[in-house]
Amino acid sequence: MVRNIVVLGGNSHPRMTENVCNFLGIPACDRILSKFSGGESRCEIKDSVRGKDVYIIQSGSGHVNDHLIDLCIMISACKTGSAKRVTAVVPLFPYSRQPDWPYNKAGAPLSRSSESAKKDYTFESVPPTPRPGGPRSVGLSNGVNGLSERLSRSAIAGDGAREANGGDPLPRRSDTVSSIGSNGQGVYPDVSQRSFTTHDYENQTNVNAFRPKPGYKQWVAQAGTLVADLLTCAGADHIITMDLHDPQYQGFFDIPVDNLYGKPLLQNYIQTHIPDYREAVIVSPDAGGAKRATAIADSLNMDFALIHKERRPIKFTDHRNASMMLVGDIANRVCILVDDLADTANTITRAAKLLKREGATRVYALITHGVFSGDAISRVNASAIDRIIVTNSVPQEEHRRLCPKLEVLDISPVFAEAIRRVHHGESISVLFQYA
Ligand SMILES: O=P(O)(O)OC[C@H]1O[C@@H](O)[C@H](O)[C@@H]1O
Repeated sequence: MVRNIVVLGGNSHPRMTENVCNFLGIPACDRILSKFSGGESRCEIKDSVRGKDVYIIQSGSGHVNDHLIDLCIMISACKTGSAKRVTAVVPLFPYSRQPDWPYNKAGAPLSRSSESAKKDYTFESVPPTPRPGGPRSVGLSNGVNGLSERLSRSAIAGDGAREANGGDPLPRRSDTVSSIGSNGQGVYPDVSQRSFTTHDYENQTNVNAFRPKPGYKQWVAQAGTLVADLLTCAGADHIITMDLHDPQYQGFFDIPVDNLYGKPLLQNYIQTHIPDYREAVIVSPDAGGAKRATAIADSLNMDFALIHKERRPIKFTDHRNASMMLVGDIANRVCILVDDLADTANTITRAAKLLKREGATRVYALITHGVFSGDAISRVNASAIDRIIVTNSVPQEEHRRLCPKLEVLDISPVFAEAIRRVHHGESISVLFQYA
C-alpha cells in the first residue's frame, strides 16, 4: 500500500484502473464522470486530492475525443482541487501518430468500417509485389480472383479510365469485394460519409479529395502539438505512456514524459511461447518500424527481415498503387511480425499474406497497441496470421471474444510499478527490462 497517491480512472479503460489499483493496494478515487444532456462532460472528484500525488489513467481508444477532453477536465479538476502533482497515465497516446503530410505517391488500399465490408478480403496490394518471372497471387480461397484481375487492369488503365466492356468507372479499392457496388461503382462515392484512415493518405487515387490543387501544397493539421499543449495547459505535470509511434513526440512536451517499452513483454512472449524461436525470423511490416523490430531481433539473436512499402512507380502505368516487397529470406521459417500498432490491421494482414506467399510456415503478429478499428478484427480472422498478440493498452475484452487468434498481454503491472517508482522518485529504467 502506497500513501498519498490517488489513482483516478477515466472511462476509456476501467479494467486497467482496477488492475493498477489492485497492484498498488489502494482503491480508485471516487468520482463522477458522465455527460450533461447537452453532450458536455461532467466531472466531479468526490475524494479529496489536496496535497496528493494524482495519477489519472485514460487511454486513447474508443471515443478518443471524448476521452481526451475528459482527461483534460480531470487534470484541471485535480489541479484546482489543490493536488500536489498530476500525472496523466496514457497507455496509448492519442494523436501522436498522424502523418504530417499526405503522401503524394500512390499506396495501400482504403480501409473502412462498413458492416458490409466484413468478408472477402484479398490482402493484396495492387499490383502485387513484383518478382522477376514470379506468378501473380491467386488470392484467398474465398475467391476474388476476378476482382484481382479487374483491379490490376484498373491500375494499368490509369486515372479516370473506364473499362472497355461496360464503361463503368473502375473500382478503386483493392481489398474487399464489397467495395464494388452492384453497379460496378465504389460504395463510397462521397468521401465525407466514411471513416478516414492513414491509408487514405497513401492512396490518393481512391478519392479526388486528396488531389492537391495546382499551386497549393496541401496543409495537414498537426494535432499532436495541440494535444501536448492541451494536457500541459490543463495542468499535467508529468506523462506516462508506452511505445509512442514516434518517440520524438516526447519533445512536443515541456513536462517530463516517460515512454515505457512494450518490448520486454513481447520479447518474453517469443521466448516462452514460440517453439524453437531462434530459428524464426523477426519481420518489420514497414521501414518505419524497423528499429523497433531489430531491437528485439538483436536482443534475442534472431534473424530479421523487412517489408518495404514501395510507393514509387514500379512500371510506367502503375503510378498509383503501393506494393509490399520483402527484403530477407523467410522461406520455410516461422515469421514474427513486430509493430507498434494495428489500427485497421491493413498493414499486418497484407504483410502476413506476403510472408505466407514467400514460404513462411507460420505467422505471428506481436503488436503493442491493438486498436482494431472498423472491420479490423474480421480482417485479422480472415487473414494468413496464425496468432496475434497485443497488450491491453486499450481494452481487449470485446476483441478477444471476436477473434480466436488473439492473445492479450497484461501491461497493468508495468504501469502500476511505473506509478510507484515515479511517486517515490525512483528510476524507472529497470522497467525497460521488465518481462
Ligand atoms: O495498417 P493499420 O493497422 O491501419 O496501421 C498500423 C500501421 O500504421 C503505422 O503507423 C503503424 O506503425 C503500423 O505499421
